[in-house]
Amino acid sequence: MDDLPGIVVTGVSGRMGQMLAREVTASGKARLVGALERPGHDWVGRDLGACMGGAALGVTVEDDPLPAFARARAVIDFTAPAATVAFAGLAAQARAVHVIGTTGLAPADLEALEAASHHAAIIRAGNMSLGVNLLAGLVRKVAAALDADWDIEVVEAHHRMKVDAPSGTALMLGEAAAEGRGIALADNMESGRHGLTGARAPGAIGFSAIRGGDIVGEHDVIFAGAGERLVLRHVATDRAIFARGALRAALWGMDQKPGQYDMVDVLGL
Ligand SMILES: NC(=O)C1=CN([C@@H]2O[C@H](COP(=O)(O)OP(=O)(O)OC[C@H]3O[C@@H](n4cnc5c(N)ncnc54)[C@H](O)[C@@H]3O)[C@@H](O)[C@H]2O)C=CC1
Ligand SMILES: O=C(O)C1=N[C@H](C(=O)O)C[C@H](O)C1
Repeated sequence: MDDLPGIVVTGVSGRMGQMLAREVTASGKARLVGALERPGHDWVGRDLGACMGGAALGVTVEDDPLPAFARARAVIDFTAPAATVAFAGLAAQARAVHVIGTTGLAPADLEALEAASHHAAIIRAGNMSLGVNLLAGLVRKVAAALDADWDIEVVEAHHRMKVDAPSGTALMLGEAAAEGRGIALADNMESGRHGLTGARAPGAIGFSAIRGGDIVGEHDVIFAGAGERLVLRHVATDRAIFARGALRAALWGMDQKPGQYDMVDVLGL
């Protein structure tokens, strides 16, 4: 057991943090050697298993990242942009693989990740599930096969607590569509329509977001043509799919050189 590679989970009290802690602990492929929460959180200083309502795990929740990262081969991080940028610098310092699921990162955040990736492997994806990464490949192919008379719309739905929009997955799918069509997403994105918007810009890729209840994550990519419509859909019903992908990425990353990677690299798609 002691020879299994050590993994630290950040944001461990969160929806994904708890799922990840369970996935790593149950995997038989890695050991949970650290569990982090933000300073002031009431789980800090307590046993993680007890905090999650189960048996003690012998892992105390901490709020100081660097000593935890120093004991780990990989850090799995589904938190928030500011925390993720800080963790990237510290994971690089500890030469630990940094698996990033956090979405809503701004361009300046991405620059900070690029700098950190010169020292350690970073694996980042807006969605770590097998299904969504396969879907992105299909979207790229369909967009390449259809001309710009087919309007592309990405519609996503998530739980009421989600703080960013469009979702990381929606942006991934939009990027795949733009790549397939040979255009830049940044120059063709239409989102947040409201009021007297005017007609849809020709060739635009549209984004709409639904927020409500406990929806885990649903994504439709609609290709709307004259007289017909093609809809490619992914529905997540269990966050375990993201945790499974993240653990796979962490284990894969341990054999990689410093640099930036995504789930297409991990899954060999
Ligand atoms: N890439 C993927 O496959 C997926 C990505 N996500 C993304 O993961 C992120 C987290 O999602 P949820 O777990 O639903 O959110 P959540 O709000 O339930 O959990 C986030 C956790 O991070 C903690 N945190 C924030 N700052 C911290 C810091 N400085 N140090 C330690 N902990 C800190 C919070 O206290 C909280 O417990 C979001 O950006 C979400 O979009 C979620 C699911 C799948
Ligand atoms: O916040 C979530 O919950 C999710 N976030 C990711 C995203 O922004 O796409 C992945 C998944 O859809 C769940």
